[in-house]
Amino acid sequence: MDAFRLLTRSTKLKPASSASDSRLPSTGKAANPQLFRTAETDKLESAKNGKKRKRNAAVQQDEEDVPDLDFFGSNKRPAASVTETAVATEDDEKVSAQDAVSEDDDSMDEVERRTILNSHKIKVTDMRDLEAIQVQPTSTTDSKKKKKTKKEEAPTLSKKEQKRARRLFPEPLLNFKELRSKYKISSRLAENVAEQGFTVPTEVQLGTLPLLLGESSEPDLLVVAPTGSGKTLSFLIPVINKIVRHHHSNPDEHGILSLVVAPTRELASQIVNEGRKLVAGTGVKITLMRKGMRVGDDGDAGANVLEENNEESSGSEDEEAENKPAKERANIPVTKSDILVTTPLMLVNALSANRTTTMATLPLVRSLVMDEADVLLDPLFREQTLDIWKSCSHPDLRVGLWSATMGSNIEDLTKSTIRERLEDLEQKPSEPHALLRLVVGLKDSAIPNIDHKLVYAATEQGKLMGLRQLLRPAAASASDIRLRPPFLIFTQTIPRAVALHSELKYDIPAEAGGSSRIAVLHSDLSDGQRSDIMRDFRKGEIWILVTTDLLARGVDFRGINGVVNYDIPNSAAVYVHRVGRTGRAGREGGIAVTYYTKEDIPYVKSIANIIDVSEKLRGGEEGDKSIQKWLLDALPNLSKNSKKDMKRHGVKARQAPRLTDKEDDGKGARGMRISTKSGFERRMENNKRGAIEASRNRKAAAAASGNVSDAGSWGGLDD
Ligand SMILES: Nc1ncnc2c1ncn2[C@@H]1O[C@H](COP(=O)(O)OP(=O)(O)OP(=O)(O)O)[C@@H](O)[C@H]1O
Repeated sequence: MDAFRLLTRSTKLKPASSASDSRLPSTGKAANPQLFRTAETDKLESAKNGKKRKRNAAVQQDEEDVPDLDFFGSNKRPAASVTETAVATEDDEKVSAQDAVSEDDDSMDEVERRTILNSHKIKVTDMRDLEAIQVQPTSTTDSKKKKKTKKEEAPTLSKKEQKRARRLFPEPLLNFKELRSKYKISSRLAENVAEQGFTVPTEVQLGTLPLLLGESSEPDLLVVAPTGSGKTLSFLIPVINKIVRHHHSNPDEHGILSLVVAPTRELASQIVNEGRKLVAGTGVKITLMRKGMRVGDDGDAGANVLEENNEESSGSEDEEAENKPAKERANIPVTKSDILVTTPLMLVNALSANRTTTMATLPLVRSLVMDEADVLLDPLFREQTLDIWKSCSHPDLRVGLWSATMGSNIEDLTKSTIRERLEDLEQKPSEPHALLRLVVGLKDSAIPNIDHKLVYAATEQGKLMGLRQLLRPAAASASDIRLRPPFLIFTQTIPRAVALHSELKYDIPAEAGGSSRIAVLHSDLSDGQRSDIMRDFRKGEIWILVTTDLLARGVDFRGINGVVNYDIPNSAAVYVHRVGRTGRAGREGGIAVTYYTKEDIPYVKSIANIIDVSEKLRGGEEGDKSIQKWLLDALPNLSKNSKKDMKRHGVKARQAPRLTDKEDDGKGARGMRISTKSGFERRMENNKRGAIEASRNRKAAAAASGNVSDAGSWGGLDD
């Protein structure tokens, strides 16, 4: 079934060229998941890997048997093609100095490590004070360098020298086999990773896994890496491996050993599902925190346990168990889980009996992972997140902060919290460790493998018309944007998402599935409704999902073809995350459409800048750019205060609660109403509604006074 053809209601539509089709994220043909690489490093890595990658053969195989509607099909086959810059020709290979590298030689000197890390745009920095760096070497790979830096030099170092002193070039992970052969992870865990069909590590995996699995003391880690670049796997593998080791060395100590905190229930649930695939057969249990779950002391040497109602590796979706009636859940025996995945509020409530007691501690937790750390440490969640951090009282706790965006204030907060925590600890850590920062690509930038369209729609009506053109592009020759389902549409508020959904739901032709193909998802829905919609969207039954920023972060729908910012995002960071729902794992062909109106003009520059940087990262001709210099120059800059205000509240005019036709009292927010109906049509409808209401009231009054014998037979007003 061609979803696009059905949506266009056209049989005459020219078939899209196979070239553009083959680039769609929904076709499941992931290119090499790496975003940055050069031919030179490709050769070096191939030599180090001991074999050349057979990319072309794998790509050819990928092109066969692509099902029409397999939007989110799992990517079992290893991604094997690479970006154009990476395609090394035979000639290149002949002249490469790296060919001299023996296939058996898997050690790397610093030049090789630098070459590989630089070409993948990976930058590792020691975040500690210079004195601390000089006193405590953290990595064997950098010990030579550290020895050279004398302690007494610290005060005289220039800024540049300090930067250089902090810079690290750790050994990169070249392939997933090294996880077992070099880093000695649990064999079962290695098999589980292999089963997912991943062979080429993404940049963030290439950089972080050796740091977290290596022999040097495990660092605290701050990671900024692009959306969809596989951060989940990067933090789950080390966490699971650490627990497997712990089980071996401390067979009697059970309880929550690792905490993963994520800002939304959807993301937490997804992490658990990813985790379940990795823990199968390892003896490690991973659990999603749910309302009413007990996290407390079981009287067993201070161990923390929680009510656990799922088998360690049962099913990929946990919603069923989660939605069991309370009575049934009360009968579930209390068991122990090793990894707890939670949203901040849910855990804080569990640890403090809904804020009625002081926070209980989690004394066994050795790893605290904060996914989307910048939002977890943003004022909205900060207090809860810091409370959780402080409740992890083990002296050897390690923290990992992961996101695609990270302000410098988050780095400062991390440093100060680590310092304060160390000062407060009764028992000192068993060994010193570093705080490292790893950045992939340019900090706070959007992924370079998607097309950005910034569209001026002048008014709210203009946006709606533009969106309808996307749904029925055959009707609009003017639009050069062809967005195929599945895609996400983001609005600023829940009422706007609801209103937009009701406006669009009859736009899908019945032969394409009608209104069931479009849904709205927001936090006012029940947990069960949210899970159902997520499931149906993943299965490809829902094609278009209207939502709020609830789904802006972390959520991984592999085959999403595009993202529509119906309302502009509140900040540049939100833009990066929203558009990052497409182009996952290096998939090409995703589109991000952002509409803006007259009211939005003051806020557009930061988004235009993000697009500009992303297009620069991608390379290509100046003329191909969607953001021209004149536009960047013409757009106004926003003051710091206005930025803050926008981040908190969004575009003011869109905050008005009355946005649907039904609720509209005719005052205010007119320009922001989501509707294609004219004022006259709306007045007529209101009059009609009023007449029906009045007639009903008359009828009810008459029935009450016994004057109407056939109250049920009246047919209402004629149309
Ligand atoms: N090495 C790999 N090769 C191919 N695909 C991979 C690889 N690692 C992870 N993936 C896939 O990439 C997708 C994105 O991964 P993930 O959700 O972890 O991204 P992320 O970096 O956390 O993104 P976000 O910042 O949006 O949260 C997932 O579907 C995952 O299965």
